[in-house]
Amino acid sequence: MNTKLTGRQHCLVSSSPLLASKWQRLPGCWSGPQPTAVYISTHVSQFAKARHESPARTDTQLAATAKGDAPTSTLREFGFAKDFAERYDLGRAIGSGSFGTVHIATDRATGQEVAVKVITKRILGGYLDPVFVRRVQHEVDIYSHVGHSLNVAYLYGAYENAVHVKLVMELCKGGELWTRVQRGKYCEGAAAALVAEILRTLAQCHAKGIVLRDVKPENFLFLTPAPDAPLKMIDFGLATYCRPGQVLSDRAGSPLYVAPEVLKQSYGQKCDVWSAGVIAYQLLTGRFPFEDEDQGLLLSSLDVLGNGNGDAGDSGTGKPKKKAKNFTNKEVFFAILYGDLDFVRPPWNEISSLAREFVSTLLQRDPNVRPTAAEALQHPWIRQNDPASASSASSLSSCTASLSSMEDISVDNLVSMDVANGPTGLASAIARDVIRGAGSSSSSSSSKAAGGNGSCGCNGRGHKSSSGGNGSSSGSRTGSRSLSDSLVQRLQRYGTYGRLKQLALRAMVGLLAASEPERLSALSAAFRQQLHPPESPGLPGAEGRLPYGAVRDMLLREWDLSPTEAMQLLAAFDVDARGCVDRLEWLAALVDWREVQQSPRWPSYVDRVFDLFDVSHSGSLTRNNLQRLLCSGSLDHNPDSGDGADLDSGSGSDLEECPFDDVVPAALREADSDADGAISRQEFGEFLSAGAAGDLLEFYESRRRRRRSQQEEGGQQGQEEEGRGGEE
Ligand SMILES: Nc1ncnc2c1ncn2[C@@H]1O[C@H](COP(=O)(O)OP(=O)(O)OP(=O)(O)O)[C@@H](O)[C@H]1O
Repeated sequence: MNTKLTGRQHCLVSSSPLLASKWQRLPGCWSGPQPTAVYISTHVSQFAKARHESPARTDTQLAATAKGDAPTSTLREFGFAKDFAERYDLGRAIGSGSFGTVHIATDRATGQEVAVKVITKRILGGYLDPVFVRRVQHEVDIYSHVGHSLNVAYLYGAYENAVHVKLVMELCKGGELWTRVQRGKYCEGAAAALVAEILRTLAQCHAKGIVLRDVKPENFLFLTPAPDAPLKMIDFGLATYCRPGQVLSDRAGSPLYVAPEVLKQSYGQKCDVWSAGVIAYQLLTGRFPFEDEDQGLLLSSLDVLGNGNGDAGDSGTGKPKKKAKNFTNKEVFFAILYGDLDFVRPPWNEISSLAREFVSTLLQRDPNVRPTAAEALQHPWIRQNDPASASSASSLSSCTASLSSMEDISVDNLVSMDVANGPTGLASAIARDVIRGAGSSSSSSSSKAAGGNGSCGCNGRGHKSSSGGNGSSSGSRTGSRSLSDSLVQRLQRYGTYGRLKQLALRAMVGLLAASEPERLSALSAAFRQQLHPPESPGLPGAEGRLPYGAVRDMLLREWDLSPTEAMQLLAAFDVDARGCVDRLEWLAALVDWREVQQSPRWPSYVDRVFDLFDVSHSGSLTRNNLQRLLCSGSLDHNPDSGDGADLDSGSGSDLEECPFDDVVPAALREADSDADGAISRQEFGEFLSAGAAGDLLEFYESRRRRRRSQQEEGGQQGQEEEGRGGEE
């Protein structure tokens, strides 16, 4: 089938060997609002894999799937909340894809606007189509997993009624990256900053064993219309679990961005890096990188967007419009597999050799020599142009070794700052740069790439500084990795751990408090000082907790976050919805667990937390076990905790009202690696240790508000000198 590529790219998915020679255009996948299942997977060769990917199905169904039988479903509903209509007013449609239509909606209680993806349920024989079930579960699962990152649109909740599933998300008002790509090429600095944001999103997901498989400009939205607005990933419909080294074979993706190895049905995480390379090429040139051998033509934006999109064609070239040519899937796939990549024709003559080298590195057809997302972030072109990279110039490779010692100093300094400054507490202590050059190899890397970024008719986006700046970054002067700089990064990373791991680390904080109090003393002291702010001295139940509003205000004051983003960061900490931030959980987010893991006490901590969780002493954590654990508040009675007074139970013990129903299957799926329905002690240890080495803080945006601009606004030049003194 020759499907013409005439517009924005919708996804294609196929795993059937019968379709090995070509991709099947799936009904509804290319255009139109009709939701349809676009995920065809018969490639479930092992029972464990089936279990991993379809937790809602029974073992018999999974076994049948593993044998190659057609999957069946006995699900009539997902178990999502039903009260969407009571909570939200659904407004106009703002977008549509192959899977659903996206509307604006308003939260009736708060007036907050959100985006709602409305997906029509697909029913087969009275039950939900299992393929549809899998796609929705994947999307919700992965959204909730990585949605605490500021690089991802936050998922507030999933709802359903008899006809629809509704996913309520953070509303991104700045339009698609796709739209800006169409307007023309970006100047190098802006392109590099955007590519860095995309790569960071990829690196975060890859560190968690998630491959996205649909990295394309349409799936990145700007939060606001501002030129330097944050970029957020949406749409995890094709994402799946894939650990480093694992090989997938389902053909999934969007034709112009799909990696060659996906077409060959043998791929892993690096397929996303290829797609990021295509985007980088587009941002720099305004066209696609592939040459169509038969036609000898470049696949340009003009060619693939030509129909009905006359503006796209000339992007930045100033040349008269050409007659559009539509390419077929077959032509595109051939070009991706075998065509020349053009790095010669204009505007490549105006682009720096560093940029060219970067893009060609990402577009290496052999995934074995292509860099990982984390490695690509280290490329000089990115590091020279991306303020966040510059601010973390104590390179990724060295940070594992250096973070621990720096963090120790952070903690010490937090104590001394608090002692010296009286009851200003955590907010003020963190808000200052308390690390004065600790471990700093201050980077003064240039913020301009060779080839320059001032002369190319930039597409309006300056450097988007993830540390809050809007040009040359304060980070470029700051080689240290202070707690103050990395607080928001730590909160994001902790948010993406998943509920079981968060609870385990929270329990472990109790153990640390008892046996190694020095690890926590400084953070605890700062926390205590924050506990009794003058404005809310008698806050009910505030013992061991921070008033939610105070923490939110601190974040908004000192970091470059929208109110929604601040809420998103704090969502993990208001465990019982009482309007307070849980202290143990807050500490669990700030502790450097890699350092603790390296200590000889780590195995015993893991064991003790496992024993604490294994309330029935069965030697494994079962679904019931986890349900009880997550919902009973038993964690809050940890006898080992040296901070007993702070371990107030808080949460109710009514299992029927457990707020974590939906996370139990997700927790099992993540930690139960042999898919036997329970988490053994060994699996628990592996689960807690996994990913820690690879999930680096640098993958997350620091959003540190730039001191210079702040103080310029406030006219406090003197303080600036004082504050900067130790950094340089
Ligand atoms: N959070 C959001 N805020 C604003 N607009 C959004 C949001 N999410 C989606 N949209 C808009 O709705 C469109 C469709 O959304 P999305 O890509 O998630 O749908 P889909 O059916 O899963 O698409 P696909 O065909 O790629 O699978 C997007 O292209 C975007 O324009």
